[in-house]
Amino acid sequence: MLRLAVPNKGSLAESAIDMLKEAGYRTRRDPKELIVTDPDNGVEFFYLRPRDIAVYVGSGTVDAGITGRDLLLDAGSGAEEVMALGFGASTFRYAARPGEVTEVAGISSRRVATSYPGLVAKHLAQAGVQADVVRLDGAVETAITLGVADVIADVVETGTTLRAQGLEPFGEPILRSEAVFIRRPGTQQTAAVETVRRRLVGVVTARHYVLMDYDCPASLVEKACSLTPGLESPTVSPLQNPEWVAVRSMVPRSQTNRVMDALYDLGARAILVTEISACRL
Ligand SMILES: Nc1ncnc2c1ncn2[C@@H]1O[C@H](COP(=O)(O)OP(=O)(O)OP(=O)(O)O)[C@@H](O)[C@H]1O
Ligand SMILES: O=P(O)(O)OC[C@H]1O[C@H](OP(=O)(O)OP(=O)(O)O)[C@H](O)[C@@H]1O
Ligand SMILES: [Mg+2]
Repeated sequence: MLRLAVPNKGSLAESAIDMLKEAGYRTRRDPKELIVTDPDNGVEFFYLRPRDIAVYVGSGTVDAGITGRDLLLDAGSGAEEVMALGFGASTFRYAARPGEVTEVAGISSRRVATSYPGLVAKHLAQAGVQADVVRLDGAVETAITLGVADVIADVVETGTTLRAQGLEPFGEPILRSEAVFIRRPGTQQTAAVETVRRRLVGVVTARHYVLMDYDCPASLVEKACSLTPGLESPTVSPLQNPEWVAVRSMVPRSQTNRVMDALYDLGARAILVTEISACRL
């Protein structure tokens, strides 16, 4: 049976569980449930902390899992990213009191507090900066107020926590992170992991695209299709009236209204948009 790790708590847990449910897997009914067996799909789910998931997948204790890209890189466990999942987006950044440190080179000989010491040490080494990395479990922003660090490196989503502590980010983000599906290279379960990946691609695609149908004068079909090129190629079907055709195509959800306006202006009519509830590409 495939062993798959799922975040049990924190920012990624709810969305990860929703995504697995949408992909047709059994999920926990109670937050206290730590192991869920799904015999129909041949998967055993282990609900673990996302930080530990990167380590467990790297060591082969579990075959694959969902965690954050930042946690994966921090663990440096040898697990590899298979695909991004489109939720849990954040940046990972340095911050300090305004004007105190304004560029990465300025961190030299200072103290940097973080819960991601592996990631920060690697970044500082690449930048050729020598600094003391102070490892903390959380509430990293307070380390400067408490006088145990001059700089912090932490997850920034809205920036509210930094602002509340009177801190400002500086330098380019160290990393843009989001939830990722990871696996151990060389796992015995390659085919089973691939099935999970395809299902997750199906969910991400169904969320990202809508299905658009419209009727259009046959003479305009080339122009219309260039507005709705779809993933491979739009389906063009004849209508009873030989001067018109029906077109069906996948359109990025974010562009739905812009594309409908452009199609209407071109002369297309009966433009219908439908949700995709599942797909396999
Ligand atoms: N606002 C956020 N705060 C923290 N982590 C976030 C946020 N948004 C996304 N993430 C991602 O969630 C992962 C961290 O999850 P984790 O469960 O370890 O910590 P957490 O969400 O801070 O929860 P807790 O503080 O309860 O431990 C990282 O990959 C991080 O990039
Ligand atoms: O940019 P923001 O939207 O403010 O989000 C980022 C903050 O949220 C997380 O902290 P969390 O609340 O998880 O506390 P922790 O530091 O104790 O983990 C993270 O460590 C940052 O502090
Ligand atoms: Mg946290």
